[in-house]
Amino acid sequence: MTISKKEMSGEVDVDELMEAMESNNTNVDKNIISVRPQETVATTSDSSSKDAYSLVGQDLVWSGVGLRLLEKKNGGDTKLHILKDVWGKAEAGKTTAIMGASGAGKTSLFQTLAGRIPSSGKLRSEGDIFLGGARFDPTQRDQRKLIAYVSQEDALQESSTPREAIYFSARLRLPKRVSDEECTEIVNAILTELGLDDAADTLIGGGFNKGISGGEKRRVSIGVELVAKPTLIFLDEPTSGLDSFAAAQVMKLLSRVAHHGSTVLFTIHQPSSNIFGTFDRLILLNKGRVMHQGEVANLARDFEQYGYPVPNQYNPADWVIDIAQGITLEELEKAHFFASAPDNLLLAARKEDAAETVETPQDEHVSMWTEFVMLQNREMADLRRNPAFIVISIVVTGILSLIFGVIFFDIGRQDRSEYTVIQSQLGAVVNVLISTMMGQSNPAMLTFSKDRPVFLREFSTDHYTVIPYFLSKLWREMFNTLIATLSQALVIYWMMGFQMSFGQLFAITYALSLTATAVAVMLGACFDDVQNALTLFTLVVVPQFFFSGLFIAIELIPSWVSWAQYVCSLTYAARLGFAYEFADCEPGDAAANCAAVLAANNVDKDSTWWYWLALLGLFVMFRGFGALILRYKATY
Ligand SMILES: Nc1ncnc2c1ncn2[C@@H]1O[C@H](COP(=O)(O)OP(=O)(O)OP(=O)(O)O)[C@@H](O)[C@H]1O
Repeated sequence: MTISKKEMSGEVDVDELMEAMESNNTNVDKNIISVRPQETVATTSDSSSKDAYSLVGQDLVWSGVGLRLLEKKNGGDTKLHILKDVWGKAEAGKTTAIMGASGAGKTSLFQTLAGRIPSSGKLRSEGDIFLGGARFDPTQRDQRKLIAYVSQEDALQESSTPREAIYFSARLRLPKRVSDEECTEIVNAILTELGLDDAADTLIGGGFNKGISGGEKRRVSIGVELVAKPTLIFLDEPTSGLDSFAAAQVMKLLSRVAHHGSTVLFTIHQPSSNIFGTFDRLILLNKGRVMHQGEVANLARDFEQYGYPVPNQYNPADWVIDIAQGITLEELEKAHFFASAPDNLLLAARKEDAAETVETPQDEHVSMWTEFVMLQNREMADLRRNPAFIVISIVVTGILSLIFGVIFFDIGRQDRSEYTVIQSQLGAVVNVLISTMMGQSNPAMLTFSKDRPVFLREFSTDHYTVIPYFLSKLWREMFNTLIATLSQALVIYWMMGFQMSFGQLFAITYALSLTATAVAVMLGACFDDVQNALTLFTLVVVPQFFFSGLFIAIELIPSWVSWAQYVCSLTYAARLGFAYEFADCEPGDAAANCAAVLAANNVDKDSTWWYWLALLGLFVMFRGFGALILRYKATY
């Protein structure tokens, strides 16, 4: 495709541009979006599921929508109205933009309509929403399935290609009865519709891995939602972070999608005039209220009637925001902005023959096993495509282990009758355990923080359930941890001359690293920002060092804090290490020193199975909490 100077300079005429794109891309079938799940499904489905799918492309109408923030100030309750009596509609077959100055309430309205603000805690939402003539409650998980939600950040699996990402979404979200071949056909059609044929098999990439462009990523994000044939498509700032060319492509795509029958609603901040010209409808918010609403084609006429005609050569999008920001509320009201909702808005929206509340498709979802297999395949592909992670882990662990090996060289084989030797041997065991704990959990937390937004998006849009996700992640973490702990054990075991068996050393460090990783993932699940998780991790892990027996004998720790040893994985790993390492000592002073170490750390040589059980219990508990937290987070 050739790009004119005009386009290069950013003065892109969208229609011209898209015509150029389409004439250059002869493969584009303008009707291809009609080859979508609904139709494919309909060929093999019964009439009841056809009805369910006939929800596609329905008008969304809302009235009296409010959002209040309840705060306690000066001893009393105060209410801040973030949104007040907001009304509007997003029509099927049209794109509707929500605009407003910063703080006008765009995101609040958008998220309220998308059911992403729970009416609990400090925020209270209210209002009536109708979809296709029936009452719609987007906070209900099953009703929210009808909404495709494309967030500002592209939460995509970096090691997948656009084709794989869209297929993943198709296979897991389309009904079970849609065959794999049909899924592939749908994916191919969507890739063409998105103009992604050329980039279909390039890695999405991110971070240090260069992949497809930002505009292509945004189109993939839209594609993974389109594939589920949603009734409503919600996009939060779909053009943010894109250059004018990519932004124009995305907007034109949304217009095409809407004109094929879908209901497209999005927030947007300061669009250029040519992008603004692609919108069908505009909802202009000001201080949480609807200042103006109507067809974009009539905007010049409407603003002239208000007494604020759009000046020539002025970007109408800038003009409406300038008016909203620059004129006082009183004057705007006098000019007849802020009209109330038409009396018959909801009455007109309510259809006689529609069900009382929106009915959602009851199609059978693919099995948990399919979910697991799909997730597993994605993990395997990630492993194949990111060998650097494993290589770096082996090299770093190997070097660190060599340093320990050199410092504690042969320590385990030395005479234990010496107090300094037994103290150093204890230090060697604890040092290896602490390094195992820290070494494995930090990378796991960082990896998880990258995966977390992908999970939240996919789980909240019904790709899979928590259990298959956690099992596939567990498998991957077990593999990464296995490689790292094995390399560590191979280097240090003979260098440091441990007296326990190689298998025992490996098993203890492996179990400890899995438990520490479970804690890291649990904390990672709690926070959006990995920095917070890392800070809390330090707070959770460092105090455990005091229960390792190295810094202070456990029996000397004050009893009112010593209970904490029972929830520390390091305690049990250290006890196992001491039990195996100091079990058989030469009679005499050596045996006495060994017995003293065991006694000071409450180690019972005959109860090692208890310690294993405790480690397993902690692992299961932290994993379980992690899954529950993630599930909760993904609910909104
Ligand atoms: N959870 C909350 N707690 C306190 N104030 C909130 C909350 N959510 C929104 N607000 C306030 O409500 C107002 C509207 O916020 P909102 O994020 O919806 O605006 P916006 O139009 O999307 O702004 P921007 O374009 O800057 O993102 C702002 O003044 C914001 O500070």
